[in-house]
Amino acid sequence: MTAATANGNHAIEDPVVTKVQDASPIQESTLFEELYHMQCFRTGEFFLKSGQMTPIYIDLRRIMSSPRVLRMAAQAMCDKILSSNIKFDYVVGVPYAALPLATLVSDILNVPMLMKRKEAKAYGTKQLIEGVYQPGGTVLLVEDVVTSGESIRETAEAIRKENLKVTDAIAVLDRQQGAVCNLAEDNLNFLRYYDEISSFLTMEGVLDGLITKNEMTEERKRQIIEHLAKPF
Ligand SMILES: O=P(O)(O)OC[C@H]1O[C@H](OP(=O)(O)OP(=O)(O)O)[C@H](O)[C@@H]1O
Repeated sequence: MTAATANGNHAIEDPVVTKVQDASPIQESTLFEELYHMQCFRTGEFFLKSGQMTPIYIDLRRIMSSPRVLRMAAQAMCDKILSSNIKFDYVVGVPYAALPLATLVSDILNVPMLMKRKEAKAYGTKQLIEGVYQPGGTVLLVEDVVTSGESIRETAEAIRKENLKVTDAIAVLDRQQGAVCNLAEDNLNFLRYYDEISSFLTMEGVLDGLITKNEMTEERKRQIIEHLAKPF
């Protein structure tokens, strides 16, 4: 049950269920259910950073309003990071939406966090990268939703200018619109939470999940996939 709030959104009941970090690895279906409950999947007409119209918008910014779901998503990323055996000295969230996730990943893994600003300030230290770091260190980039991978690339570029290395990036959800190839061109290894193409945490998986909720038809899914395959 939901209640209307002043900004037109709905307050979401958020029952405390389990402590996630003590549990076995988080299942993609569990995370899908939580994101669905948080109303992260919106159908309609929305525009992406690239300017492309999308008939489905995935808004993971909403999960910061539930510490439990935010932690679950961060823990899912940490499961993937640990199983991938990648090495890094710092965690950086791609601004802004991924900053809460990156903060929790840093906390769970006990790895220092840095912050990349979208724009340098005109006062204070005027730094684009905030935090304490040693040149030569390696950064893991944390993203919420990846579309083209451009935001990850921009963040990696700014970090590399500070003589830090960036070889890996991870996202909760891949919209499957070319990021894997685009990032490989920039020597970035892109990890999704799950690699299987049928995973819930890909665009195709989300659409399949919405079909099981009777909020999508197979025909509409086909149309959306076709639309999203068009060049930006
Ligand atoms: O892979 P891309 O094509 O770059 O698209 C993905 C990016 O778009 C969204 O951020 P947005 O630009 O909306 O900014 P925000 O995080 O500040 O909300 C999202 O949080 C990613 O960072």
